[in-house]
Amino acid sequence: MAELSLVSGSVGLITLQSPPVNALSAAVRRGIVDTMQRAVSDPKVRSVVICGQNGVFCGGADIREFGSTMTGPPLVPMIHAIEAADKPVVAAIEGSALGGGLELALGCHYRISHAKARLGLPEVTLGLLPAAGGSQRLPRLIGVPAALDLITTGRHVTAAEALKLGFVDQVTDQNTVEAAVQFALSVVGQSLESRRISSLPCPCPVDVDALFEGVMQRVRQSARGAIAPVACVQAVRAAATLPYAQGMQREQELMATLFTSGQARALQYCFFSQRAVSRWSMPSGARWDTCKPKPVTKAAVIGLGTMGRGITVALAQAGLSVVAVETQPQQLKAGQRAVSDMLERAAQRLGVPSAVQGVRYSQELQAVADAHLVIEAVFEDMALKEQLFKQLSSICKPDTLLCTNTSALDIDHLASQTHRPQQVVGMHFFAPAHVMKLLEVVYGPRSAPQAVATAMALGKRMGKVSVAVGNCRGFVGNRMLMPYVEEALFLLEEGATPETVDHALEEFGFPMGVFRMSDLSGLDVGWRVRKAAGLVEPGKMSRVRQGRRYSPLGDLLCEQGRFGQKTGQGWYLYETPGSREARPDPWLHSFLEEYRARQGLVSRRIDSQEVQERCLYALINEGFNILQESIAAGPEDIDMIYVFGYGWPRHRGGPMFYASQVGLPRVLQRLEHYQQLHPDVPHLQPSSLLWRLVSSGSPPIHRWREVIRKPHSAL
Ligand SMILES: CCCCCCCCCCCCCC(=O)CC(=O)SCCNC(=O)CCNC(=O)[C@H](O)C(C)(C)COP(=O)(O)OP(=O)(O)OC[C@H]1O[C@@H](n2cnc3c(N)ncnc32)[C@H](O)[C@@H]1OP(=O)(O)O
Ligand SMILES: NC(=O)C1=CN([C@@H]2O[C@H](COP(=O)(O)OP(=O)(O)OC[C@H]3O[C@@H](n4cnc5c(N)ncnc54)[C@H](O)[C@@H]3O)[C@@H](O)[C@H]2O)C=CC1
Repeated sequence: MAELSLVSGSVGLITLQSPPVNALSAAVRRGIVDTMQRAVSDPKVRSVVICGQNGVFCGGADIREFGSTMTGPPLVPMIHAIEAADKPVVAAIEGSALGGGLELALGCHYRISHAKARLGLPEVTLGLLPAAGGSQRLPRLIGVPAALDLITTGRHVTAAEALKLGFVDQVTDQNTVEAAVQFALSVVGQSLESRRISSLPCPCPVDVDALFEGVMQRVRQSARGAIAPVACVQAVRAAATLPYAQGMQREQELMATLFTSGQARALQYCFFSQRAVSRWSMPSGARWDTCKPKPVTKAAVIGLGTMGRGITVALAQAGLSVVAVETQPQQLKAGQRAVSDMLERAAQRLGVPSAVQGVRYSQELQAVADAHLVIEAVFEDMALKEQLFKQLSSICKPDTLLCTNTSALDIDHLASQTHRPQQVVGMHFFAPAHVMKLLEVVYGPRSAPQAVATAMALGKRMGKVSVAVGNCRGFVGNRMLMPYVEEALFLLEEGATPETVDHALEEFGFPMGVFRMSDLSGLDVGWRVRKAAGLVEPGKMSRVRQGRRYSPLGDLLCEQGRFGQKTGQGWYLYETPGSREARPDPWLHSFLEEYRARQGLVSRRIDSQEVQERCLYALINEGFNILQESIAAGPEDIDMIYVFGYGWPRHRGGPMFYASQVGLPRVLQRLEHYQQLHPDVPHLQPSSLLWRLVSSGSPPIHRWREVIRKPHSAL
């Protein structure tokens, strides 16, 4: 909806009204068309201001409408009519002007912005391009290089940057609508010719072909298979090389391809899922809207290693006062230096005061006594953590929340070491903890809903995408990773190389294949976990352990001291320990050949399809088991964990969304196929939930929960 009122005697004020972000729904577009027509034809109105209610100009097209047949007036002619008006039209931008919202503002003759507003064309992040003239108007206004940057990245800019780039005319820290009304009064009668952006020539660099070739190469490289950034470059190229009307036609053609693509659907699913996971629920029925988090201002971190340092930085940057406890004096010193450096650098980058003063350091556990919340990040060793939780239980105040950053250990067992099992939850961060957006909040059977609410709220304060999950070995993310990694090892046994496996996974869109990733994290990490699980038999080559197929390849590498990047050798070779460029290692290839010969394994050619199907479908299958067991409340939770924590390509929506796009019958059929070939691999046995979904007619992903909840006997 949009409302027209007359202010200051002669200004027609059009207010967009569609909470929460005044998205351009069919009703809003109808309202704009109607109010503009009235304003233009009303002789009392001499100029027009467009603003949004509740301090938000406009969050763009209504993304929810993209899934159904679009009705109502289309955006492009609506914006053209505004631009063509013979009375000055001023956009009063508060809060956000994003996507179609900014395109609407670009159709106005002037733009006045509040200093705190954010502006941008984020369509690319939704698998689209600015197809309401944005890709044609912005380059005409601010030049090709700046427009390419904004349109291909989708980044939001501040009003100050928008002013500098030239797409707002004035920035105010006062009442924006009043400033815009005054401005509108002042420009009555002035010529509007030069204010109609579509009529301006596009300022073009001399060697336009070279510019676009360079940009296209860079964009293709960083897009990891996403098609929208490429289409965005093509659309801006049209602005630079074609007359406006032809450029608009090209914009529409490109948009038509993107609009119906699976990638756009995946990215829009991610947009809503990212928001949906904050509305958590537990199998007990406890929910986000019935539990109030406890206030937390003082936090403690125990262990200043890789994870403890990042967690300390994230907490301090969120404004908490933090005490960091580390028993090893050397580690304490190194940790303190690393934390201070990270905080100083971030403060410089963001132009804000440093949070260094907010952190205290100690070697004594007693220092955590007055914290509201403690996060333990010591070695992954159950005996050590048990001991620590016993101590914390007696040192901390009774209502202090005790959290662990364990990657896979039993939260409930740790809780049982304390006098307050209801106050124990997992807060599983991802390395580097101050950078990675994901936080798994793990509740055990005795965790209080309020403890979960508090950890989720703290995650939000730290800027994380927090997902609440149940307690099991590896929780959601690491549990699903196990079959993925195991399949990759089996593929090596059968004839693949780390290079062929990684290539197939990188082709799928992961930033790094599984072997490059393992080299980066350190092969010793998984080795320690397998030792603790009683799976490692030093020097032995047996390929069946604990009653199922096992590959000792990773253990054999570790026995040789090959721990990955840190030792300069792992699945790949590195120039020096610590260097990052992975090179194929002839030693490893001979080692694999020798291994296969000793095991009597016949090497065969393995193609990308098999790599992708076996690694990814095994991982997805575990996801179905997780849903079946209610460890994750819904497929969106799993998908956001994989997108934000494990580099799953966002334009593929996450593993469960990907399965829905491939088609559940197809995933089931391929798992059955591989299971027949490898009957000793339990993780290839299709999950009973996958069976149930397929026999329920493979409903769309937003209806899976209905099948999950249905008792088996009802099918
Ligand atoms: C055969 C085919 C022919 C094809 C031809 C195709 C023709 C189609 C023509 C269409 C041309 C359209 C071109 C165009 O205009 C494209 C766009 O505009 S796409 C949208 C671009 N906008 C964005 O990406 C902005 C998205 N929103 C945000 O970034 C944030 O929400 C915002 C910064 C605005 C506010 O942040 P915050 O205060 O933190 O609130 P939330 O993010 O939590 O949001 C609150 C609530 O609002 C929902 N929401 C936000 N934006 C939108 C939106 N644009 N549409 C719908 N809903 C939106 C959000 O989901 C939250 O609700 P939940 O219920 O929690 O999910
Ligand atoms: N490294 C990673 O990528 C991730 C690790 N994790 C988990 O985080 C935890 C920590 O892992 P990292 O930081 O990698 O280990 P790390 O080895 O880098 O650091 C552990 C630190 O804890 C200190 N420490 C040990 N006992 C202590 C005690 N009683 N009191 C205080 N400090 C003590 C050690 O001196 C060391 O500095 C583990 O549970 C791990 O599984 C979770 C997510 C990712």
